Amino acid sequence: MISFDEAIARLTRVATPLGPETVPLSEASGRRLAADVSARLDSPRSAVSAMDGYAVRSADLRPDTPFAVIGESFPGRPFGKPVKAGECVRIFTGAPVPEGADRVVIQENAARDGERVSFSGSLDGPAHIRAAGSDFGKGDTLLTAGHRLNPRALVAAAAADAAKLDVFRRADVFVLATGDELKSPGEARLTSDGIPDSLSAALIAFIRDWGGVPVGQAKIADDPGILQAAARQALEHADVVLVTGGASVGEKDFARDMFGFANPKEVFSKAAIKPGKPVWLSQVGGGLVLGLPGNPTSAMVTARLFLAPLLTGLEGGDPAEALQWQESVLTGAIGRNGGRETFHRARLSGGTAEPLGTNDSGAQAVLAEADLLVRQAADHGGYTDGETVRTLDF
Ligand SMILES: Nc1nc2c(c(=O)[nH]1)N[C@H]1C(S)=C(S)[C@@H](COP(=O)(O)OP(=O)(O)OC[C@H]3O[C@@H](n4cnc5c(N)ncnc54)[C@H](O)[C@@H]3O)O[C@H]1N2
Ligand code: MOO
Repeated sequence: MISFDEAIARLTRVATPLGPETVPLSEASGRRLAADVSARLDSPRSAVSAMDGYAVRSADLRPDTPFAVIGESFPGRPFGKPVKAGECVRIFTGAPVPEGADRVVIQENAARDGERVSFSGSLDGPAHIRAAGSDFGKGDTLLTAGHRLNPRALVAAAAADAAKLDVFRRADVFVLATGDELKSPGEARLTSDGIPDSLSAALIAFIRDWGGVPVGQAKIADDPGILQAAARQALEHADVVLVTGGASVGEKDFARDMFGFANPKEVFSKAAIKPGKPVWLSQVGGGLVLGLPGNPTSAMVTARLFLAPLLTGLEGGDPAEALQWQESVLTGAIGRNGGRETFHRARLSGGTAEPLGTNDSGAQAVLAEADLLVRQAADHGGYTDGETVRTLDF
């Protein structure tokens, strides 16, 4: 069986960007740029005032000597003529500074009397002028390919005068939950042997969180014919098919076989991890199929460990970005483990990681408390209270 790190290395080799698409700025938040964004104009476009006041020639400035106010400059409506000796122009923040003027005196230091104004106070302080191109110049690269756009980056993109952005396409993901026993939540108790499908809604939420697009879901019985038809349909609609259950060695564990008709190419099958050993990944046609074990804790842990980096890579990011291990202090102890690298569920408690103390891969209720995964190497002697451990947000 391969190690977790080897499984991630193999996943990284197939998690390559899906390709670009163009979206309007209003839909670009959260997306990753597929191309650099270069400024299409200077900013500011000309020298502009940083304050409300009067644009003057510094050489003329003397306390209490009146200037003639010859016009006004507003943002988007400049005063079109030059300022000459003894003249000034009423100016507002962001407005173009008229030719000839090299300083703005703030209005708090001005005494206006009809068409004349005189200035007092400190007259040799800052010029209150932003030079043309002082923020950025036409042609400057403001954002580089791969950058994940957040609202702050959208300011830079819009200021570059871009209406649309080239971003990487997000993976379309189809969720297939396998198992005769599965019923839609709300309907299980109406049957004698059904259990709620507790994974599909959670996985769809994870897909959205990690930059995928859920395009469909189905609950399918453990019948080879039905499974194959569902597999065929999911592959037609998605870049990634996420299958839960049927990953192990039981008589009705058909999850791999259901894709057999399409000549799958195994990326990995099983990893030496606990929980989640039966996790598998295959390339099928142009798409990928990630198989998660059916045990709910195993499915959620393997989704966090494998689906997050997979979607990150397909969307043009580095899969490693989705696996940012942190150091946390442990509150409580973790015992010796066996030959599988272990990912313990823990609560975030006052900034420390408090193990939830269950090893049951089938557990569901306790997941509501699980904020973190604590990573423990295989064949490790255990951790004591207060030790520093490696954790991942979960
Ligand atoms: N003889 C062996 N048995 C098992 C092995 C093994 O190596 N040898 N591996 C165990 C491990 S580890 C795991 S994990 C599970 C994985 O099982 P499967 O992926 O085949 O999952 P199923 O058998 O389909 O289901 C397991 C369990 O999970 C419940 N389940 C499945 N899907 C859902 C869902 N969407 N919502 C809620 N619960 C779900 C299902 O009812 C079962 O109880 O295999 C071990 N066995
Ligand atoms: O990997 Mo299973 O998830 O150990 O129960």
